[in-house]
Amino acid sequence: MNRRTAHRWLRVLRTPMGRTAAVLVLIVLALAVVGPSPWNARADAVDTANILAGPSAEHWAGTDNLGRDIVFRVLAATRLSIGLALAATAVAVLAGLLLGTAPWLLGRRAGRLVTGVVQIAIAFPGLLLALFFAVVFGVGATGAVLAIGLAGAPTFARLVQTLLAGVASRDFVAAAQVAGVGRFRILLRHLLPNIAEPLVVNATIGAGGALLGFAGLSFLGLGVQAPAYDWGRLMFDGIGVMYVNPAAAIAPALAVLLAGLALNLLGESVAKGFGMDALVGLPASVNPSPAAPAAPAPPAPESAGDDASGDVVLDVRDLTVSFPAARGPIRPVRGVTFAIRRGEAVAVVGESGSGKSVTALAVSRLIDAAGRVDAERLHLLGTDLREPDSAVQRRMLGSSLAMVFQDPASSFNPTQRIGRQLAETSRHHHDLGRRAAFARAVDRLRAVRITDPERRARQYPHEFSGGMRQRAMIGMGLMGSPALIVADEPTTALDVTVQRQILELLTAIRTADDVALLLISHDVGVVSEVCDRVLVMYAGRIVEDLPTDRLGAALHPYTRALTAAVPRMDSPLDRPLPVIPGRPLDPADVPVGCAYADRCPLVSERCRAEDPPLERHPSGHRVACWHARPPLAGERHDDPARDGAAEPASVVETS
Ligand SMILES: Nc1ncnc2c1ncn2[C@@H]1O[C@H](COP(=O)(O)OP(=O)(O)OP(=O)(O)O)[C@@H](O)[C@H]1O
Repeated sequence: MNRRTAHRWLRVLRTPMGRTAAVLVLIVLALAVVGPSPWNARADAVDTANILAGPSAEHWAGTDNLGRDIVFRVLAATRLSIGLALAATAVAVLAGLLLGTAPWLLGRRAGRLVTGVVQIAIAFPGLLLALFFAVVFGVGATGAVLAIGLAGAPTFARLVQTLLAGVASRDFVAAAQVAGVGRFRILLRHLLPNIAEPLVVNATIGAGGALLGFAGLSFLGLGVQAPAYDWGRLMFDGIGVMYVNPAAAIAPALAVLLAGLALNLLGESVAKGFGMDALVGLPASVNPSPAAPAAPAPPAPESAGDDASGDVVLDVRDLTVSFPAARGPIRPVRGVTFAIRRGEAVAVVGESGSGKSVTALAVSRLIDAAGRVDAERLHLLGTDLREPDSAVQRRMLGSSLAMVFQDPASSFNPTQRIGRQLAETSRHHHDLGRRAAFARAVDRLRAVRITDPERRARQYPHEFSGGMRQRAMIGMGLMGSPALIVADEPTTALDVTVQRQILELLTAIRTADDVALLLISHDVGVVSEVCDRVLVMYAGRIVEDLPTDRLGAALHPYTRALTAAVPRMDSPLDRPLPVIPGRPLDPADVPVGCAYADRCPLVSERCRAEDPPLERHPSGHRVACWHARPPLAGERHDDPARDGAAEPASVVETS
C-alpha cells in the first residue's frame, strides 16, 4: 500500500461511521476465524431436558428443538455464513471482470454483443436471477454460491465497463497505445490498477448484499442443507418454532442484519473517503535551461504524395474522420492533405472544434472504435496507417512516433512510478531487461532536463509538477527513436514560464535529433515562435498552409482574423482586442459552399454556392478561398462590415 492509499484509509477511519463499520467488520471477521472452535461443542450439545426453552440467563436466546443453545449456534454459524458470502462475492467480481473487460479485449462487434447480454441480464431483478441459477445449479451450498455470484455478475460487469471507459479515455492509455503496447497488457498494467479501488469498495458493499442473498436462499431451503447450518438455515429452523421461541429466528436474523450492515457501512465509508480525494502535486523545481534556436528546416512539400523524396516523415492525403451521430454521421475532419519532412515543425491552428485534435488522433491511430478514418494516403515513415493493426506495425510506430498531450495531470498512470512507465516502452519494443530499461528511463529523464533523474524515476506522477510531468512525457517519447512528435496543445495547461521551457525543450530535441514536430495549438503566437509552417484549419478543412514568417501576409481572411486576434505589445490600448465575429461551425451543420462564409468580410455569392478547393497560390501558400489576397492596408478583421464582392486579388492555380 503506498502512502497515498494509507492516508486515505486513515481518513476513512477518522470518521465515526468509518470507525464503527471497521470495528463491526473486524468483530464479524474475528468471530468467523476463531469462533467455531471454542463454541462448536456448546452449539451442538443436545439437551433433551431443555427443548425449545425461552431466553434465560443460561440460554440468552433460548434453545432449539434438540435443546441446543441458539446464541452459540449463531456464533458458530458465522464462519460458514461469511465464508459463503465472500465466495459468492468473489464469483460475482470474477465473472463481472471477465464480462466487463471483454469489450476492451474483443473489439467493437464482439464487445457490443457482450455489452448487450450484460444489459439484458441487468434488466432482470437480482433475486429472480439468483433463484433461476439456484434451480439450474441445484440445491446446496455450492449451487447457492454460484447462483448468488452469477446473479451479481452483471452489475459488476457494468461497473467494470463504466470504470474502464473512464480510464481508457485518459491520456496515459493513449500514450501506451501510441507506444504500441497490446490491449491485454494495457488492461493489466494501466486499466485494472486504476479501477481496483472502486471495485474493492463495491465488492465490500456487494458482500453485504451476498450475505443477505445467501441467508434468503438458505431460509427458502435452497442454500445450506442440514446438518450444516448458516444464519439463513438457522432462520429456516427458527421460523418453524416461532410461536414457542421467537428468539430462535430473531437471533440469526439479527446476526445477518448486523454483519450486512457492517459490510455496507464500511463500503460506503470507504467510497466516501476515497471519492473525496484529489491528487496533491508536491511542489517541485522546474529546471530551466535555454534551448538552442531551431535550425530552419528545408522548404516543405506543399502537397503530400507529390513529394517522392525519402525525407517525408508523415504523408497525409484526403484524410476524413467521421463519427456516428443521431442525425447521421458528422465529419469533424473533411479531406485534409499535408506532409511533414524530417526535422520540420508544422503547426495546426484554428479555433476550438476545427478538427485539429481529431487530425492528430487519426495520425496517431487513436480515433476511438466508433469513429471512421478514411484517407487516400496515410503514411508514417512509409508505413500505411490504414492497414489493420499488427504487432510489427505497433513496434514500428511505438518507437518512431511520440505523443505529448495537453493535460500533464492525466498523461501518466497515477498508480505507477514514472521510471517504470517510461521503461515499459523499452521493455516492450527493445527487449531490454528490467534494469537496462530503467537505466534508459533515467537517461531519458536526464535528456529532458529533469534534475536528479535517479530519484525522480522512483517517484509517482503526483510528486511531479505539471511542467516536469510534461517533460517526463516528452522523455517517454524519446525512449524510442521518434521521427515525429505529435504535441496536442502541450503547454495550454501550464503557466507562461513553464510553457516557454517546454517549447524550448521541444525545439532543442527537434534540432538535435532531426525530429519532425506536429504541434496542435490555438495560439498563433506560440506557433510562430516554434514552427516553420502553419496549417490553418477551419470546420475540418485546411484553409491555408503557409510558412510561419508569412503569417503577416496571409491570403485567407480567416488566417488574417486569427493573427489579428493575437494581442501584441503595440496593440492600441484604447481599442478592444479584435475578435472574429460569429461562432465556429458545428461539424453536424456544415453548409453548402465555403464554411467560413457567414463570418467572412469578403463573402460573395460564389462563396455561398461553391466550396473553394485548397490550391497553390503564386505566393507559395496553399489556400482555399475564392477571394485569396494579401491583407489591405488598415484592414480590420473584427469588423463584420462586408467590403462587398471583393475581386480575387490573384489568379489561383491548381497544384
Ligand atoms: N469521439 C468523438 N465523437 C464525436 N465527435 C467528436 C469526437 N471527437 C471529436 N469530435 C468532434 O469533432 C470536432 C472537432 O474536435 P477537435 O477536438 O478535433 O477540435 P479542436 O480543433 O482540437 O478543438 P480544441 O482546440 O477545443 O481541442 C468537435 O466538434 C468534436 O465535438
